[in-house]
Amino acid sequence: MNIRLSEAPKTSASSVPDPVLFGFNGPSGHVLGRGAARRLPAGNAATLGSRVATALASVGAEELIGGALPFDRRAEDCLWQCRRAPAPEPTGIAPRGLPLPDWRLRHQPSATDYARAVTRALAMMYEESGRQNALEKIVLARTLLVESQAPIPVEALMSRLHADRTVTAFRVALPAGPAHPQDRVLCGATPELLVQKTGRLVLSHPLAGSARRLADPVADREGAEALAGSAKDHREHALVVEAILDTLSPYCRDLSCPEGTTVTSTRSMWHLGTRIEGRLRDEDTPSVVLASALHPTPAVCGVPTMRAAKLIAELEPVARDFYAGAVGWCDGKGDGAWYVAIRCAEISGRQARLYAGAGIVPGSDPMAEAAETGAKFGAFLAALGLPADAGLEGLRKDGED
Ligand SMILES: C=C(O[C@@H]1C=C(C(=O)O)C=C[C@H]1O)C(=O)O
Repeated sequence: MNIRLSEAPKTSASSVPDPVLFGFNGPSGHVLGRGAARRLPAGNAATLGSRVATALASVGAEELIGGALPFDRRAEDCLWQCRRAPAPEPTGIAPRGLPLPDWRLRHQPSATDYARAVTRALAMMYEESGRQNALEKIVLARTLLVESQAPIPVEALMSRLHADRTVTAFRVALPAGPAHPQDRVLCGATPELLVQKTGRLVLSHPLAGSARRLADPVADREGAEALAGSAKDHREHALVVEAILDTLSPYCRDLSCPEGTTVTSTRSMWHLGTRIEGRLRDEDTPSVVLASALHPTPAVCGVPTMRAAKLIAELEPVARDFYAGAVGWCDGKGDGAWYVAIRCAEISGRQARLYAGAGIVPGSDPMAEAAETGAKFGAFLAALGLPADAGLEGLRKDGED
């Protein structure tokens, strides 16, 4: 079946299911957008508020708006208005197509070139230190291109990504366009909640500061303890929390971090995280508008934001596209959840481009940051049925498994 998403999908024949426009499956439940789809007029962050307001006026009780905001605020987003479908009943039959039968991997850039870019960013930070508008943090990413002989089965991938119940498995259909001749799916398992709005309540749970989980329980626990005590990681994290508090405070009548900063985990990574809770002044502010106001946080971009974004475009050889943007959904009242689009890949036919980034602050070690990005590929690689440590090529220390 080859449905071109660039056109609004027609009402399908009874035996052919409507294509999924977006899906989210994680700790806060299962949300599926499928059927009777219209794409919101494409535009960038500057026009998002007015496009969403127009669309929300026509969103019915059984409908949602959902999709993806790109990393670059000047680039076009991809938002769908469509039916909210019930979560499919488990069939007991495992979706097929994984592990991938034949595959090869290409690092773009290589870990060594990535580490060189980190070194350049660090040199800039040290040189500018103390000056106005000095670069304090930058998040640099690299990619891993997986090419298979067979099409990558998104349904099966989603169920394998959802095996880790700490993360939100997500998929968003991206239509073909001039730069992308084929339809694509952005698919991943994010641990990071950008913003959730329910009535007047807002919640954000930024993560920054990471360590790879290890098979040996003692070493694993030591890794978490080292992260909890790492001044560099706490500095890196605090910049994100400050930015989120600054952005949300004008929208909120109260805002706090009741639990402070704690160590959280997925199956493959430890992170520093801070739960931020608040109450909105105006409960009609749609969650997608809050997500757009927050994006990009220093968890994926840097401080100062504009400088970091410009430098990312110069130092990263592959465009981020929707990686490190935001993915999510909202209902007719604007309630919904938006996540940071990380631990993900853009999938097109037989190819998946995985992305992973790491926050760089003074004190960062370039090869350690390359290894951190390698570890962050792990969950997605494992879901594809590939070796989870394939992203660590050339980076393992002697004695590590
Ligand atoms: C940028 C990514 O992750 C972000 C960066 C982190 C870090 O630098 O420690 C941690 C969590 C995420 O906010 C990614 O996974 O690609």
